[in-house]
Amino acid sequence: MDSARSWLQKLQPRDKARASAKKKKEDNNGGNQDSNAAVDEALLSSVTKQKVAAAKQYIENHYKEQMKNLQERKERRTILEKKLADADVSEEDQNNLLKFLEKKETEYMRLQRHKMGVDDFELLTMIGKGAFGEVKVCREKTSGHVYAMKKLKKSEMLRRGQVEHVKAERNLLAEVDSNCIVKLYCSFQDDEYLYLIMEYLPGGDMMTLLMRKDTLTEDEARFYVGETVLAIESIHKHNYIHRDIKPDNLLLDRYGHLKLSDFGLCKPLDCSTLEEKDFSVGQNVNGSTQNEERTAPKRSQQEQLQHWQMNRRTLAYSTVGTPDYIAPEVLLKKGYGMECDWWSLGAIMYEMLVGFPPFYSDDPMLTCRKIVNWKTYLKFPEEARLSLEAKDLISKLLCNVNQRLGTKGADEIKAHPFFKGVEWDKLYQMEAAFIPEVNDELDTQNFEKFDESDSQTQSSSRSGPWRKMLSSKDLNFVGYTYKNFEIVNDYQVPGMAELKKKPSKSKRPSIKSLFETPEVSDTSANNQPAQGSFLKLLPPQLEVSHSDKNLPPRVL
Ligand SMILES: Nc1ncnc2c1ncn2[C@@H]1O[C@H](COP(=O)(O)OP(=O)(O)OP(=O)(O)O)[C@@H](O)[C@H]1O
Repeated sequence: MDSARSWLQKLQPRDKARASAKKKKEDNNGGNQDSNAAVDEALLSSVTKQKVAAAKQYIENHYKEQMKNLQERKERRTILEKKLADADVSEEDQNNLLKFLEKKETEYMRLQRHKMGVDDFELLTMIGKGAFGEVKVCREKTSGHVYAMKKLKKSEMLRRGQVEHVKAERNLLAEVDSNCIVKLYCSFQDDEYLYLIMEYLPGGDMMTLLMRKDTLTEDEARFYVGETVLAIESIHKHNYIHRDIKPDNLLLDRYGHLKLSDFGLCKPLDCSTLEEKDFSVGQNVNGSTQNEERTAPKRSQQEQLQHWQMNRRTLAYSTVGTPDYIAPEVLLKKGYGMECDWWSLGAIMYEMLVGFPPFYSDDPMLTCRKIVNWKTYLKFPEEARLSLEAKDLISKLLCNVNQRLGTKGADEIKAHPFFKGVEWDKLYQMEAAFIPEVNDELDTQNFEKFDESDSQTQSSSRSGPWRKMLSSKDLNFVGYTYKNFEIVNDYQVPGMAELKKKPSKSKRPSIKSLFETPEVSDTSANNQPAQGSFLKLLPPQLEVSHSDKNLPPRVL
């Protein structure tokens, strides 16, 4: 059953190595030690073990973070000292500036300790709904910045055994810094929910785009499939497998460029009864698929497309989800690797050019059957006039793992004739195939309208055995909380890169010019330098909001 879920798996080579070392040690010891270990083992209840593991993780994270902060703080001071040396500043002013930096450092540390919570945000329009939660546009109250907030029910995570996967999602988003992946600003939790605060991508998702356009031209598809290749490549480089890449998870930014999202959650689909041999090529099919094949009227491409579109959203928001893009080896629990994401790419490309996914059926279980028996069911409708290159690429993605393009890396796919002429390193700088209409930062016109009264009710998570296991200090979710200071600052202080450049000797700024900025009030009455272009000397993390000089740096 697990294998049919849209889980993201982090490969853990180090853990594997540790496990095998442990096993070796155990093998060598034997005898008494074994029985002692067994007694020890029995004495430690699983709850205790869980607590120990959680505490260990907490302490490790804490000290790692402390060391990193200390190092960064030192670096900031060195940078400022260098800048001051270049800026022709008197010794007294230098001392004042350094004192000011220390004060900002203290504020920064206080802010790092600040626990983010849902109350820090004003919740606005709902833009997405999934099996485990919902996504809303929100505004951070202190800074006014707009983000997307994904809210996931802890009880649901526990009930469906998704704790590890939701952590994997958090880890991936925090770890992979790529313009093909949706950016995570912070994550936090309360008694009932986990929250991810992400960049808001106002261009909508690929599912909505495909529903609006029916099909794409090959040029349009080339652009989106190309960007998806880069996105998949970037997660694979970090040893992550997505397993559930589908149009709903391909989001479009303001300029129409694509970013991958939704790592780690899955919708359970019981495929334990699936067997490849049921429907092998040339044999008569049995069971319900045979019935479907016999009874279902043969649909034209247009009819199939209408049918698909009618069911699409219902499937997306259902607790079962759509299995249309999941690779056969994942469904069959055969063990799988990164290639499964390239299969999903093939299914998405097929849908872009044909209008519906290759193994579509009204019943998700039948779709699974068709997927595992893809040799029988993969067909291109005659009406869909695909180029030979497009058909060839799709066929080389929707095939056995051994033959699948991408098995030896993304370069195999990039080199396929369908992508002839694509300048891969310029793709994200090109004009997108469609530029979404976005009128302001809160515009949600590219998303489906949701009935806000559908918003998550709290009843189910408040009752039942899972409820007892929940608290904001829940061991299951230790380590979930996260703040991405660097991203936040990049986002909030556009142009910092230029400001960080060392001024040339001939154009040394005077101390006066460092403090000049009309919109900021002079605080020199408090014996502190006025906040003006002086702030440009401060490292970005310590930038202060211009709107309120008493505010600590604007971070999430
Ligand atoms: N950062 C974002 N910016 C804009 N829209 C988003 C963002 N994240 C999610 N969405 C919207 O919300 C929808 C659901 O998001 P997502 O797939 O992450 O939720 P989920 O609960 O994990 O869903 P699933 O049931 O597919 O696992 C997306 O298809 C997209 O339309």
